[in-house]
Amino acid sequence: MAGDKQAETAVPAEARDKHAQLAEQIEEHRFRYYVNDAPVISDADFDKLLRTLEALEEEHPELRTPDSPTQKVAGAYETEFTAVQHRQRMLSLDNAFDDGELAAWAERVAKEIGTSEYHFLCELKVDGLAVNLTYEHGRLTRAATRGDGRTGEDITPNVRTIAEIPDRLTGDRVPDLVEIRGEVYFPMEKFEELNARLVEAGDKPFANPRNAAAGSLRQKDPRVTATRPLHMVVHGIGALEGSEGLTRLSQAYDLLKSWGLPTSRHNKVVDDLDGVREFIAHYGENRHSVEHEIDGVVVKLDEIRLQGRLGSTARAPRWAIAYKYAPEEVNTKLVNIRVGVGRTGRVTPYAQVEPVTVAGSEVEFATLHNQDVVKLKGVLIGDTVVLRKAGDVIPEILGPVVDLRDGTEREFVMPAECPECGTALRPMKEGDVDLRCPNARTCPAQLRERLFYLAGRKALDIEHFGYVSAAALTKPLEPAEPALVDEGDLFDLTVEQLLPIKAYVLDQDSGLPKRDPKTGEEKIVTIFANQQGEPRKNALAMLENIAAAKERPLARVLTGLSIRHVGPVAAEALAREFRSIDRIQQATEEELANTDGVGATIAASLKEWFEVSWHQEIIRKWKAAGVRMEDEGSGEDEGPRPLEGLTVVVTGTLEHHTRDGAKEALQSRGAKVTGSVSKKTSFVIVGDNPGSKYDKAMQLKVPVLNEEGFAVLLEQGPEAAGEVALPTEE
Ligand SMILES: NC(=O)c1ccc[n+]([C@@H]2O[C@H](COP(=O)([O-])OP(=O)(O)OC[C@H]3O[C@@H](n4cnc5c(N)ncnc54)[C@H](O)[C@@H]3O)[C@@H](O)[C@H]2O)c1
Ligand SMILES: [Zn+2]
Repeated sequence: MAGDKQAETAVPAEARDKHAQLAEQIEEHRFRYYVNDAPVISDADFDKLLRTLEALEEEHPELRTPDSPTQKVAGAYETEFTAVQHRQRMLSLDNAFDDGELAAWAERVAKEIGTSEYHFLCELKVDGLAVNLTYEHGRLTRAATRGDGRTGEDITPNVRTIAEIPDRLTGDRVPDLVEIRGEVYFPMEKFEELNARLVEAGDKPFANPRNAAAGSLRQKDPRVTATRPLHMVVHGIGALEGSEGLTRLSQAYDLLKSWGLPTSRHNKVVDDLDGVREFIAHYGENRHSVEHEIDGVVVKLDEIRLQGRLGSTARAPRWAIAYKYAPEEVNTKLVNIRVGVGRTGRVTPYAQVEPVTVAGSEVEFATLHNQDVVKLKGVLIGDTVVLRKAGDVIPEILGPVVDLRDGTEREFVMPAECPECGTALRPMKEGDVDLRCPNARTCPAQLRERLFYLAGRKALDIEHFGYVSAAALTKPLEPAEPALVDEGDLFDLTVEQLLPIKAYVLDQDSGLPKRDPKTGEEKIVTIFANQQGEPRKNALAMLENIAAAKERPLARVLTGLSIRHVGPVAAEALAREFRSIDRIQQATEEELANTDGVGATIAASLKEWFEVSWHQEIIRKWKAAGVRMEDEGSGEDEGPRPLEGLTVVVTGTLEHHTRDGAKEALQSRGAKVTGSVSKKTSFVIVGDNPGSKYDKAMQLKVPVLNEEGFAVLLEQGPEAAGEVALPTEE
């Protein structure tokens, strides 16, 4: 055989050394992972090491001895737990990292079983740790970790604390003996809380939820395990005695479920590889809609008889494969913790890490929320940390890799002064965790963020006015004085003011200057002028767009003022009711609070805002510059408002209108649109699938209009609509 022939040629010493070195590294990482529950490298990096070893053995098959790390199930270690034998071996799984590897596996399966009568069972690969539960005559008699697949650790008292795991199997066909295999996991959303508790007690935090699951289950004192929110998903059967033959694994799961075991809701039997691909694609997209973390999909041959025909290697079954998704967790170095100042002056720490690629994008910053979070996560500056980027969510730091500390790490200290303007920070209210920079008006960071928001989509929507411009206008390197002291001067900007401005090109994520990729130096440019000192096209376009923004509707202007709690929705409500900034300013707090969609908090915040003199100045300057701060329909020249005085509720899906479109059509004719039906409601417009508002209208005998009735209301007014209202009697 080919292998024998190669065996005669000696393996070069170099390859042998490399193999020994890699094997030792892998064994060390396995020990840290399985015994200490505290790995120091990411799973992806570990998998790479193992793959490298496999590749080396592919090249020199003599190196593939039975004791090679590629040939065994990891986990034969002396620990403080009693060793117990599994009745049937617990195996690992072979991996596929792309579609090609998956297809190669499927091809091998097809070739070896010699029939086309088979199905694939797709399961989620639960990111936790494997356990083996032994039930004798329906009673849980033993629970063990996987160990090396033959011998595991006895964790029976710990497993008994998991509510989901039944002490007794109930129902039909409970066998004399059965080994149930499954995965115990720790929910991501409870993880932060656990680490906070550990750090407060002076204990070591976990690096990620998988380690937390393993560490929680492998406690000497099961009372500690009992305080941890552990869950389990069943994903296999070992030894089985005294039950008639099962033909399909999927059916076996149904049986396990009927006995009270926690099986997965996500399993799916498919006919062919395309079905498998669909399943993989689906959960790749919906990875975070599942109740537990997943790191891939496990594809199994569903026919138990055929599983037997394929058999297993020393390490893994041939009838199953684990398709791994791109890792969402990586290890990197926490270089620094900086603080950023937001639009409202809130000062929040954020992490700067050594840039790493995760989930397809390069990450250099992660949120840390506030100084308490930094403390409770237990991370120190200089730590290796586990960074997670899940889907579109902002990257976060899960926890530190404590075992890699060398003593040079230091604790983060929240600065006492604003990093951008030097003003002493303080909580807004007593007892607030969040600190703020009280220099709202001229703090360059706050002003920059306000301007950026003001020019943004939700507010004045000024094109060519981005983050870099906002920064250049508020914190230039030259000239000494910024072009804008606050946003009051925005509409008076001139091209002469713009030309001399030199500034850093600021990165929006971090608020830090971008660097030249070649020289590594911070980029400084004349933002608005070209090399000849002439205005850049973008600068002129920006000024034009600023001028055009004077005509924006009141709601957008209001949004752009960055009044606390007044976002686009509240601004719409205010504009609808009051129609001019003056009337909003003159309104009493009560009038404001009684406006639909406004309420007491917003009313108080508005009153507070208008009292500040530099805020009043903004309004005065904007008006003087010609910003239209009222909507049509206010004052004398009001258009026709045939639905004035009506209160209307819209519910269900309309065919010819979006919800917003319907609202606008009503409001532009003077009707008030509210969200709940009361006796005062004039009409309820119902589309398809209306829900409880429709029932309420029927109950209160409020006239109900279908889509045709709605058209009548818009075109012919309330009287005509009243005649086509649906009967309210049941
Ligand atoms: N970071 C480190 O230092 C380090 C060290 C050792 C191992 N590891 C990680 O541990 C894992 C290796 O462990 P492994 O050998 O158990 O391989 P594996 O995790 O890739 O696959 C086997 C395991 O998958 C689990 N599993 C989850 N859902 C399943 C399902 N639906 N059906 C069947 N099994 C399911 C079972 O517990 C099974 O034992 C890898 O992710 C590896 O990166 C990391
Ligand atoms: Zn400041």
